[in-house]
Amino acid sequence: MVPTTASISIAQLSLNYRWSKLLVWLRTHGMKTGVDDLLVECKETPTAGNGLFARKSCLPSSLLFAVPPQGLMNIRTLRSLYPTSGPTPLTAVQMISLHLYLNRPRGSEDSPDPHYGPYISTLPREFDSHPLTWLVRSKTGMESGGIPLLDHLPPSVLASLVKLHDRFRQDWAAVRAYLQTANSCVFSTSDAHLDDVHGSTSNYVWAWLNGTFNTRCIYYRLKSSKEDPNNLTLCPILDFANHTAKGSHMTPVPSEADIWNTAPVKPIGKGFKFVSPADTAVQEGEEIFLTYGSHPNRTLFVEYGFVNKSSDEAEITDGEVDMQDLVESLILDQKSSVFVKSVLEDEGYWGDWTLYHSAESAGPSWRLTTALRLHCLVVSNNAIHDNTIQPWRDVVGGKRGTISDENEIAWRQSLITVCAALITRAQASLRGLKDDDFEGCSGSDDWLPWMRENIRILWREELLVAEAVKQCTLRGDDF
Ligand SMILES: C[S@@+](CC[C@H](N)C(=O)[O-])C[C@H]1O[C@@H](n2cnc3c(N)ncnc32)[C@H](O)[C@@H]1O
Repeated sequence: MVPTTASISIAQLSLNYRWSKLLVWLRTHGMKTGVDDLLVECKETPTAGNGLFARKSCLPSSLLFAVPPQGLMNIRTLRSLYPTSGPTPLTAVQMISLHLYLNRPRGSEDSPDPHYGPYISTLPREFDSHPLTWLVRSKTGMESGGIPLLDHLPPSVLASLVKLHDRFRQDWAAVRAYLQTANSCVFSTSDAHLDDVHGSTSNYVWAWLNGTFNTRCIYYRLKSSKEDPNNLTLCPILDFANHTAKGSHMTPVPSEADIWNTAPVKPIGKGFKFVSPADTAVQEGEEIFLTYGSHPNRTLFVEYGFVNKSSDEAEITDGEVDMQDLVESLILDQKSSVFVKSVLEDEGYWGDWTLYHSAESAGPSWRLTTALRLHCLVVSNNAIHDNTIQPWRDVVGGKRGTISDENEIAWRQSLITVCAALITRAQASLRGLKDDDFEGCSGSDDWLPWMRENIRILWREELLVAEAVKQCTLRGDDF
């Protein structure tokens, strides 16, 4: 059935309007948008905001669209707009977020930006459901229906969110310093925001969430070093693609700079091309996904504001849990804690201790095993001396497989202890989150029930991964 205007939602109508203005703008930058050149369109999805859908059926590996370099927003395409230097050079994230911050659309209006306005107008209008927004608002005394949810997050998730917040604060400080020193007449539009501290911080959260790898930016080779953090860009059209963890997905065509591992010859690169899934044909009207990376749910939640849902809730096949707080207290409870901590720090093994669970296996990460081996060796020797840990160094250096049979039994027992603690904590948290009565979390925001369910999924993942690892350890599996 061809949808009538009456059956199309207001949101879809305004999306159609902004999409058509975006295409006009992209055409002025040289993009081909005919039916044979642009094989995707943007539509609302039931659960993930807007998404990209096939305009017509296409064979595997078909070119879906090509965005010219002038249509991208990155440190090179923005540079001429920010010629004045600030106290420190702006990073790509800072420059992109600064530009968005200065040109955020007000209410339902279009963005005032004469350069990227039609593109910025297609970005999400708010990130109220994003956990970073809750944390920023809680710290600045602003309201958000999400603030009470912060008390219900697993500790490892909250710790990751706090780290993200630290990055946000550093970038916000750099952008504010830039705005204060750079020529103010260039930034006249920002004056109103800057006078209102709360308003300006809220605007910057919106800009920052759009302008980092979180949510919308993508890797784009601009610099001679492959690892340079400024290799990123906003890319219109592509940024409507939702994530799939395991399903078929489109892929970027590697650029010459990627292939030859050098900076692009043209400073702004040659733009981006995307091809449809290589493993399957796409049918007209089907949603086309991207894979944001093989991130654990903790990362998806903190950085992107959603989690992968397992098709079968009882069976989480790909899970990862960060054990930092529990293992840290296990180690720090002992007299030897200062010594163990300093050795692990010196050798680069402090923290990032995880449990994993996949369809094939479950177990502790090598980093966790290594930390537990040292902890148990030092506790059993009751000696805090560098000589006594040579067998541990030999295991780390690959000269021997284990420290001793006793040490193997001891660290596995410690692993069972921390798994049991995690299981008890997750069960108690899930009991507390069972009903609709998440304590103090009964706001009117329509995304709240969805977010409560996401938090339950995070706890369920902790529970199932810890149970699986405990069972494998009790069974005597080799890790
Ligand atoms: C690159 S944007 C994708 C387009 C976005 N849905 C929109 O409306 O503009 C990434 C954001 O989309 C949402 N998203 C992407 N994949 C999702 C998924 N599988 N489930 C739920 N939300 C998803 C998240 O809010 C994420 O931060």
